[in-house]
Amino acid sequence: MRAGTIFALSSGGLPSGVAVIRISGPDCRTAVAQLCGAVPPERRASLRSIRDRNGDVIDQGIVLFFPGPNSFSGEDCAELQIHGGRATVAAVLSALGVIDGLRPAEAGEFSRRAFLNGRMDLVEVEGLADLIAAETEMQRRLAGEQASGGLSRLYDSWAKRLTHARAMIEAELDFADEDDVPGSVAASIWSDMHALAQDILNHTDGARVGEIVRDGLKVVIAGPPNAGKSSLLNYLAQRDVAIVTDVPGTTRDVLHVDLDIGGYAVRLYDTAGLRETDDVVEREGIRRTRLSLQQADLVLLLSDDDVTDAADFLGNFSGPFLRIRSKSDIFGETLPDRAIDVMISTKSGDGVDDLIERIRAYLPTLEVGNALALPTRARHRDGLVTCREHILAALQNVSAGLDIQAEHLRLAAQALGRITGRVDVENLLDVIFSEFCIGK
Ligand SMILES: Nc1nc2c(ncn2[C@@H]2O[C@H](COP(=O)(O)OP(=O)(O)OP(=O)(O)O)[C@@H](O)[C@H]2O)c(=O)[nH]1
Ligand SMILES: [K+]
Ligand SMILES: [Mg+2]
Repeated sequence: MRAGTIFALSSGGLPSGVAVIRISGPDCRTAVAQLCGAVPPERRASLRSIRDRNGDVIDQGIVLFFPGPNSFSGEDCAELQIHGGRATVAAVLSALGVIDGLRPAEAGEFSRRAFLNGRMDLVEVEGLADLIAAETEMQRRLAGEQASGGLSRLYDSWAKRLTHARAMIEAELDFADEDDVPGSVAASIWSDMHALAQDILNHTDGARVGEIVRDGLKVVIAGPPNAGKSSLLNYLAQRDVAIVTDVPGTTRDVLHVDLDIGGYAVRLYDTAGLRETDDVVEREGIRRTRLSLQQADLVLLLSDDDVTDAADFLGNFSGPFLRIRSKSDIFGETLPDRAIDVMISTKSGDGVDDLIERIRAYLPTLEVGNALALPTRARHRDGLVTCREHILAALQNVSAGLDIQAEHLRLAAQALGRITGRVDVENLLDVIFSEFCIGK
C-alpha cells in the first residue's frame, strides 16, 4: 500500500450543489486543523470556514471528522462538504495538496485501505463498486446485498464448517493411537461436508443469474442488410444512436445501448448485416458481428423477408433466438412464415411491446424481498468450483487416509478464502480496485 494521507473529490461531476471532499490517513487531523482552525467534535456535522495556507477563507462548509479505526477506511477520515463550484473545489484541493504528507488519492484507494484495514472483505468491496455502478433496480438490490455483507456471511459460514471439519479430523489424527471409538467423529463431519458440497452447487447454479443481473442480458440484433436492425436499436434506445440509411451495409461497427426492462439491465447490440461481400470494411464488420454472436444470451434475428435458414445467419450460435419480421407497416399484409415469433414496425411502433415481452421471458425472475446472495463474477464462480472439487476429493479419497482428506479440506477452505480475500490475494488487488473511480 502506498503510504501517506490521501484526499479526493468523492462526489460527482462539477458544478454541483454540494461537493464532498474526503481525506484519509495519519495526517488527517493535522490537515483538518490547518484548514478549519481546529478539529471539530468527532462524528458531528460542524459548520466551519475553510481557509488556505495564508488564512484567507476559501469557503464555508460542513466538516465531519471520523477517527480511526471505526471509519470507512479504518484510518482517521474527514469529509468536507463545500459548495460544488469548480473554482471552490479546485482551491480546497490545492490547499490540501500543499499540506505535508498529503497527496491526491488514486482510483479506489479509500476502499483499498478499508480492505487492508479489515473494514470490508473483497466480496463487499466488489459489491460496493457494483452499487456505485448500478443503473437498474435489480443491479442495485444485488449489489446492495453484496456490499452490506450478505454474500460474505454465506461464504464465512461455509469457511466455518470447513474449519470445524478440519479441526475434528486433526483431533482424530492426534488421538488415533488411543483407545477411542475410531471414525465416530468423522461420520457426522463427512455428512456435513457432503451437504456443504450440495449447498455450494445450489449456490453456483445462481451464478448465471447473478452475472446476468450484474452485467445485463446480452441481446444481439442480427440479420441481413437493411432488415431494420439499426432502426430497432434506435427505437428501443429512444435516440439516434446508430446511422440508418436505405443503403445495405450501413452498419459496420458493433454498437450497443443499455436498456432497463422491468428493473433488469439489457445490453442491446446492433451489428453489421450478414451477407457475402467484397467490401473490406463491411467484411470486418461482419467478422465483428460473428464475434458478438458468440457472446450473446439472446439473438434477435431480424428480417423483412421470411428467413428460411436461420443457421445462415446464426453461424455457431446455439443459444435462444427470436425470429422477427420487420417493417410490418409495409409487409403486414403478407402472411408471415410460420417460424416468425414477432412482427414489428419501427415506423408505427406496432409489435414492439410484444417484442419487449418476449425478451423479458429470458430475464431472471427474482422476487422482491428475497435475499439476493448470488455470485456475480467469474472470479466467485471459479473459487466456488475449486472449493467444491476439493470437498468432493476429500469425500472420495477415503482410502488415501485422513491426512490426505484433511489436506483437500484445507485447499477447499483456501479457495473460499480467496473469494473473500482472507487468503493470499495480493495479485488480485490491482485488478479489483481499478474498477473504482477516484474518491471511493
Ligand atoms: N417502412 C419501414 N421502414 C423501415 C423500418 N425499419 C427500417 N426501415 C427502413 O429500412 C432501411 C434500413 O434500415 P436500417 O435500420 O438501416 O437497417 P439495418 O438492418 O441496420 O441495415 P444495415 O446496417 O445496412 O445492415 C432504412 O431506410 C429504414 O428507414 C420499418 O419498420 N418500416
Ligand atoms: K441500412
Ligand atoms: Mg444498421
